Amino acid sequence: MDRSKQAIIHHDKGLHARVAAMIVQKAYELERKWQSKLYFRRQDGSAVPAVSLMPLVSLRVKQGDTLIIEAAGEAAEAAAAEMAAFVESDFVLTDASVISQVDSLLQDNAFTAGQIFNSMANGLIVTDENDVITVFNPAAERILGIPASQAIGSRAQDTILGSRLHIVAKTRQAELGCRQAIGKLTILTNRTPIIAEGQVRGAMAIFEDISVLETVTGELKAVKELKERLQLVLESVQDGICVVDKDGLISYVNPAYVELLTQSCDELIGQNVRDLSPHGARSRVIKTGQPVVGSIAVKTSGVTLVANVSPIVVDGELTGAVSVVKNVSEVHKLMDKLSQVSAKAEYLEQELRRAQKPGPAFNKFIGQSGKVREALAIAVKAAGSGATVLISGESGTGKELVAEGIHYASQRASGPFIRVNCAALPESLLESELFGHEKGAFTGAVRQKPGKFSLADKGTIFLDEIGELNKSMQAKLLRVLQQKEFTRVGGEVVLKVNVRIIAATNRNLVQMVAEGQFREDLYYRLNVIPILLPPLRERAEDIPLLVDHFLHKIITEQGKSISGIAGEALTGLMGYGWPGNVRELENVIERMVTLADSMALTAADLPLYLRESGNPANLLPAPEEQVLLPNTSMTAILPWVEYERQIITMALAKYGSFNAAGKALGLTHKTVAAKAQKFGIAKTVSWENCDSMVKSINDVEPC
Ligand SMILES: Nc1ncnc2c1ncn2[C@@H]1O[C@H](COP(=O)(O)OP(=O)(O)OP(=O)(O)O)[C@@H](O)[C@H]1O
Repeated sequence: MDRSKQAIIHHDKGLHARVAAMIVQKAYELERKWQSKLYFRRQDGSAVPAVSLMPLVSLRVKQGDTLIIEAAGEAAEAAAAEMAAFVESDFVLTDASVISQVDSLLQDNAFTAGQIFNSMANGLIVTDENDVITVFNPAAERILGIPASQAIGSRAQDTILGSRLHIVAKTRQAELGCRQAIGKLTILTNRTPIIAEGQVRGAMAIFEDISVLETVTGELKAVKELKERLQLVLESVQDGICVVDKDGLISYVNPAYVELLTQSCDELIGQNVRDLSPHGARSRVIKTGQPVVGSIAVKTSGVTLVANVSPIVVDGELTGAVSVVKNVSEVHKLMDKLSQVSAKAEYLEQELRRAQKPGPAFNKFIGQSGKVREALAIAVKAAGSGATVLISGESGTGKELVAEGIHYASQRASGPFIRVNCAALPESLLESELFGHEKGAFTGAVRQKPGKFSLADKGTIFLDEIGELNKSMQAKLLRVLQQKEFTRVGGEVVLKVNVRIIAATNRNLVQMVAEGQFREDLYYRLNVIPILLPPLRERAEDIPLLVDHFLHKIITEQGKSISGIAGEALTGLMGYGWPGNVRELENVIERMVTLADSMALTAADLPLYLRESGNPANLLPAPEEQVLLPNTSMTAILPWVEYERQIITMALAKYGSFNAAGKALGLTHKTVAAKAQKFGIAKTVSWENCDSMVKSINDVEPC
């Protein structure tokens, strides 16, 4: 049963602390007595328990105010009536035990307030109307680093740097949310005046250390900035980026991804890749936690995409996957473009190389045809390096001229250029020719002789007709190439040499290697920079240039007054096959100039074999044609050697090389070379030391 009663407060101080404490004390007594619960409330307020002191004080009931007493329980009415009578009484305490109970109740409640202040995490400072500190809780001690014993009783503005409590008390204006730096700490303070009954009783400050919060705020700001920057990067990259969470739900796609997939962002976000593509790279990554690189997917639009998918791991836990996607159709297009550009660059480079002037060292080499320019371009490059060069080409194509050019265009130009014709000497002599010999090493050697390799030190050695070397010489040459060392014939001392080797051949070395006639290892050692000189028949456009060059040279040498060559004669020269190449052409011009009677060379001046070779000049008479042939109609018989001399001269003039001349005469190239040497025929001189040679030449096979 609930009952309520009204009571008017008559006490002049209203329900102040002591009166309230007496009421609480009475409430305990009545609740026990009537087995009921008692409550107080103001007319428009909510009820507070009658046994709670502070809530009762908080009702701020003044003299004349009405207090409503409610009771609940068996004897609620009696309880409410008795409490109403007590509340309206004058609260005079006479009973000593009641007084003591009231005091201890007051003390208990005061103790509770102190505990609250001490337990507060926030700092609390209370000052009185004189700015003297009356409360200084442990949090204030900790934050400000000032012991309460020092603070309490002192003036706040003397003890606490920057205190504004006296100002707040004076202005009666609260200062809320003030940020203040104390040492390394940042403090957030609320200051309020304490006003009771219209009078300022002091001021209080409640503050907290927000340094950690500040740091966290700073970090949060940095993270926000980073996030924005990353967002910008993701939005502007060309690659498509898609992020899925650990359950496979798409949580982010960048604009490039949207464009690649031709689906809108809204359509994509929230879809589950496990449904879209259960065996796809993203599904596999969120299942296994392992990255997938280069996964290819062909979209229905025909676009081929390549994706790299990486797991996203946070604190060791898989939280999703990020997929970076490229459109390879674009890459293919770029690659096509790149290969086109490279092909063009390669072509232009070749053209540039062709257009490059070979330089003065190659001035002696006449020719403008593409093949010649290509060969000279390689020769120029070869000159810039110290690498071994192998020049191939038919006899008379100018191999020696190119070798000389390489030497004089190289850094070794101030060193010697030594020529050795490997076909011109028998094996026994060639070894001594190349490597030298010791005194008494073989019959007739009365003194030590340095070889061509020693002579060529710091320069270049040109080994012509390298294909004629026998196996034992090939092995010795290989040693020089590999170890840059050799020993003289009959000697034991190992000699070191600094020589650049340029070899030349008119033979097919590859075939010789295949047939076991030439060492493969030596071939590769020699063929570091291969240069191929084209035969004259493959570059007929160079013939007028060469004719002009040789005419000028020979006319000057012979002091003849010949003005030039007639068109039909030049046509005749251009229509011929030139098996002896430039050498043969040079010889023909020399012969025409020597024999010419007129001011200009005509078709009639061409040698008979040239006129007979099917070119337009073949109808013209050539009375002088027999002049150089052995004159069989003469009665006087010449010595055998004279016929020999004439035939060798003719054969070499016609064929240009020992090989070709030998073939025509049915002799070996060695025999032709030896005979040419014996008769002092030009071109064949490839060694200077003739002392020991005469005997050897006579020793070679008879013709
Ligand atoms: N392009 C050229 N320009 C001017 N002269 C040339 C040219 N080619 C060759 N000759 C001349 O032709 C002759 C033969 O040239 P070279 O001795 O260099 O030829 P080769 O290929 O070494 O012949 P072989 O294989 O017979 O030794 C030389 O007198 C050389 O000056």
